[in-house]
Amino acid sequence: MDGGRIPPAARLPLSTCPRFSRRSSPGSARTSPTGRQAATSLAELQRRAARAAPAIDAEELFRREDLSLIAEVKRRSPSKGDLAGIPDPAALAGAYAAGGATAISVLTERRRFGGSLDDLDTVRAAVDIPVLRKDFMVTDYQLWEARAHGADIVLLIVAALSDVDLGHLLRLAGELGMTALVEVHDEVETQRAVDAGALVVGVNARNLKTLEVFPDTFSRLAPLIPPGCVKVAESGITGPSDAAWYAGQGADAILVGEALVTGADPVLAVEELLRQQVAS
Ligand SMILES: O=C(O)c1ccccc1NCC(=O)[C@H](O)[C@H](O)COP(=O)(O)O
Repeated sequence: MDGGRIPPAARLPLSTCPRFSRRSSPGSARTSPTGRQAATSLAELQRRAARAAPAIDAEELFRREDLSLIAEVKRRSPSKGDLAGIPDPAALAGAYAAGGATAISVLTERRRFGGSLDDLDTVRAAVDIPVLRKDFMVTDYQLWEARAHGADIVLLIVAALSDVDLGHLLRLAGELGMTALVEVHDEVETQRAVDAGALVVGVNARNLKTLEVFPDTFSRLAPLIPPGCVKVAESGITGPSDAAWYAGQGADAILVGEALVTGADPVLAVEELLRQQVAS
């Protein structure tokens, strides 16, 4: 395994968007991947990963339910700005789990999303369901880091990776026992995900360049995803009727952030998202 390899810089279209320029911000050096790599060697991460509890098989859980919910811990977003303070991510994750969420997504990117690896640690310790490290994952180091911090699922954004790097990171995620949520936005990316062997494909309705949400993206791309793959609908899901609509379009899971963190009662909100699709 080529543990220290660092693929070329991300090809994410976001890097061309002014909101996603790669300027450093106060404090970012301390928490950037390169800053962290200087503080904690890959070898040390690998030792920590070996000591971590084995990853939970999230893919299998997604296949078990009619509709699974991945509930997100999300403080801030490039499209909406500040969403919620979330002073106690453990309590929020516990509420999601109590409501019936299948997995928790934790944004660990600090500058644009207000997240951190501390949030991942806190959530990991609070729940016994799978935890997704949601970040712009482009290096082996980040995958080892995710596993060392107890993640069961990692996000691989096709738009950010070459075919070679996508295949490589997908294999590495599997070797580490983690499920890769391979995220696509259009037909070409969907084909690339399928060709790479993705088993869990996330269709993100949010255009990465304009940040607009186009809900029909899922119905357009889902037929291109082989029946054996788990299909996840991501972004812009505002309530039970959206959940029911995506379930009807063939989604095996939905990923919801904003609607949950801005609502009054996360347990009830999760229950309602899941109850609605059972009733439909
Ligand atoms: O949320 C954003 O503004 C955003 C912008 C650019 C890239 C990614 C972005 N979000 C990450 C996500 O995929 C969402 O947090 C996730 O799908 C949940 O979306 P939502 O329910 O709309 O909060």
